[in-house]
Amino acid sequence: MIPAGHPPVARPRIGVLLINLGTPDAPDARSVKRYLAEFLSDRRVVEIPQLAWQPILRGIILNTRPKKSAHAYQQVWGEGGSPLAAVTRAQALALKDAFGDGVTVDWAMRYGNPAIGDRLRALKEAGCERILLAPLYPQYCAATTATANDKAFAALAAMRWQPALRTLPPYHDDPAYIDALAASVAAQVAALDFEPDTILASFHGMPQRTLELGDPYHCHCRKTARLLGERLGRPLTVAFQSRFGRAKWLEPATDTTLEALPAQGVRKVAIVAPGFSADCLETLEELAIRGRESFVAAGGTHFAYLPCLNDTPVGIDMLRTILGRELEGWRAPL
Ligand SMILES: C=CC1=C(C)c2cc3[nH]c(cc4nc(cc5[nH]c(cc1n2)c(C)c5CCC(=O)O)C(CCC(=O)O)=C4C)c(C)c3C=C
Ligand SMILES: [Fe+2]
Ligand SMILES: [Fe+2]
Repeated sequence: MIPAGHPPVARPRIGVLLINLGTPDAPDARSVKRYLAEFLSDRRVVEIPQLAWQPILRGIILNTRPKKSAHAYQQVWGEGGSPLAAVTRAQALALKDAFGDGVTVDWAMRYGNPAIGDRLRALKEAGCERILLAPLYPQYCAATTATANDKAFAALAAMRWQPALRTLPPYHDDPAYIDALAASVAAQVAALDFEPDTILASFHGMPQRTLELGDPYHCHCRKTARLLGERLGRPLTVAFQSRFGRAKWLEPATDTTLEALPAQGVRKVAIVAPGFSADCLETLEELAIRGRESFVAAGGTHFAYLPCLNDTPVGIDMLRTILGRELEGWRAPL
């Protein structure tokens, strides 16, 4: 007999796939070489013709950089492996609890493991008919956000029966993100045994040409820094790190800024990296280790690196709000 009123409707299972950049499987030159070969062959990342680029990549870069980068990775590698992977895994676990039944949360890396295609297929096999792709980059950049989505779309291109997809938009000016950053920075600065003369917000850099070609990344970073400064009640010093290759990158550069600050009377600095949702090589080695060394060598007296939101309660609460919003309509009663 058919019951009166609306029959119960089975809710489709929802999948959430957290995506970050990628990292080597181990901190040795061989693993780093494999990872860099995949990463630096991505046309979204290095935007020069492959015919000109591949000989430079294969002939020079992949023969010199892996050893140097492996040494850097060794300094930050932990019990859970690469910090980027360990933190992303922890974020997925925490969000699983936050979303509760009906939502499966998994994680993947754009380069290396776990691969986006593998995890998407696993979500589908687990019964997820609707999947939110969440590249965890607050500021949109084709070299990060777009290439993560491209990789997922390529995996779907090989499926006869595709799940429905949504993608997480950039959240560089989302009040939930700015509030979470401000709460984290304020608490960490209050816990320092010195009062910083400035707070330096360091974002990952990219070629200046990419900005000129219309990528919104630079504007997104500037807006995040302005809103965060307003929320903290003090303007931030902004700089861009991790320059790669000989082309002009976004300026000012974090390393030269750190070297110049003491001569300008700024001897106590706290650094935050608002563009990174997880601590990684670029924050833990480049900022917290090498940044400190160059600042102190230039005459700085006090230096603090303030960790990212990672899987802290305030960070997870922010992700639950921002990702949860994208699930609306999928999770609402039918
Ligand atoms: C070659 C050009 C690069 C562009 C453009 C770029 C953009 C970009 N990257 C991130 C976030 C991360 N990058 C990380 C590492 C890393 N990035 C580049 C190069 C470019 N990045 C290289 C060569 C490396 C590898 C490390 C090294 O050999 O120095 C990481 C950390 C990875 C880890 O394992 O911890 C992150 C995260 C953003 C947000 C971005 C946008 C402009
Ligand atoms: Fe990078
Ligand atoms: Fe770097």
